[in-house]
Amino acid sequence: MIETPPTPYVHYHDGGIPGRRPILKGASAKPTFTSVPKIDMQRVYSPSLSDRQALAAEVGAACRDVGFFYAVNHGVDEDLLDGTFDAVKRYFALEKDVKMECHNQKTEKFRGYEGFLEGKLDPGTRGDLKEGFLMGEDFTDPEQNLTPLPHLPNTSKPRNQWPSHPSAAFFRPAIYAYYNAMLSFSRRLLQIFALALDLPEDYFDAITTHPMTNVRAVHYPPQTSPSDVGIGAHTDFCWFTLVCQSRTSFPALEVLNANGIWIPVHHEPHTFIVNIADFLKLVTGGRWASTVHRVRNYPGDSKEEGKGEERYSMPFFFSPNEDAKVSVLPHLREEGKTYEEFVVGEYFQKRLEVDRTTHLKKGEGRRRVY
Ligand SMILES: O=C(O)CCC(=O)C(=O)O
Ligand SMILES: [Fe+2]
Repeated sequence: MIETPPTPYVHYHDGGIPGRRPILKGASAKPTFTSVPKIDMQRVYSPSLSDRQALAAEVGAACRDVGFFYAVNHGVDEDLLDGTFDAVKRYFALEKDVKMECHNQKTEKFRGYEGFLEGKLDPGTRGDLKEGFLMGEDFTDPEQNLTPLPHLPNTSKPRNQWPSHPSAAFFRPAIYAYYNAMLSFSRRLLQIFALALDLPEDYFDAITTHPMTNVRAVHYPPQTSPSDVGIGAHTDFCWFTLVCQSRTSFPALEVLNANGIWIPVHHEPHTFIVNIADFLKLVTGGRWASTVHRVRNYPGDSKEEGKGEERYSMPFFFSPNEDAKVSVLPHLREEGKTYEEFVVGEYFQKRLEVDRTTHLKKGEGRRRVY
């Protein structure tokens, strides 16, 4: 009898829930992407609606077929991006005590500093080999120019934590310059997303007056073991994410295609990597892809040990107002089906809890915000 070899699978975790996908090769391979498309975003600023529509058609195809694309010519100042990376590198090089003053365990929304191996997206690993700093929407930080909203919980209290030590004084203004630039670009991108979904450009404006947003600055030291992971395979659970990554000579960020093959996302200077996340997949009735991705800062077997490079990245996560109610867009619904409505903030909390429970059950690792 001829024994059939076991199907090889690639494993990942989606919001703490384990998933696996067969690795398909040869005749069994499906049509899927083998690279991440590059889209010239300059038309986002064009006064001509037809230019913006043409851009939206490209963006829509990438969101459907890949869930990831490079945004080139996005208009965010390159010196600002370089300056933020410099500040992020300086921040992670600070004394441990200065970073621990803002440990994320001290806040409800896990804002602040996260230490090495404290995050654990893939329970099959010893933890994420990274340290990070998370900030986000905060109605009390004057840099955000927001007025506390009495009908929302805790908008008159700080949500962020900032280091108070003088050696870290450079960090907050640098992060805020980046945050505000990314927020402005995200609002434009959201209008392109609306066009790509055959909606009026301003369709999402009313639910994004005080959006849920985060910047996470991340430092991935070089891995010495291939079984480690910088961030375990996952999907993001906001609407969409923009990532700026520092240069490494080998691709550290990888995206999983439908055949279970990891597709590298090479460093492209000053570009953003845009990815659709779970909530936008949900709102589009699954038409857009929230694609599994991971980071492995491992130089590969071909390199001598110790030759790895430090990697830094600065994901910006975007979602609508925490009190917005959303569901599958009306024109994308199937007849006869009923659709649940979600409060954006509650959806987040639910996802957070799934993650937290999964990790705590294992008795190791901590929760993840996205
Ligand atoms: O560091 C990166 O390139 C991506 C990080 C990421 O996937 C995340 O924080 O959700
Ligand atoms: Fe991610």
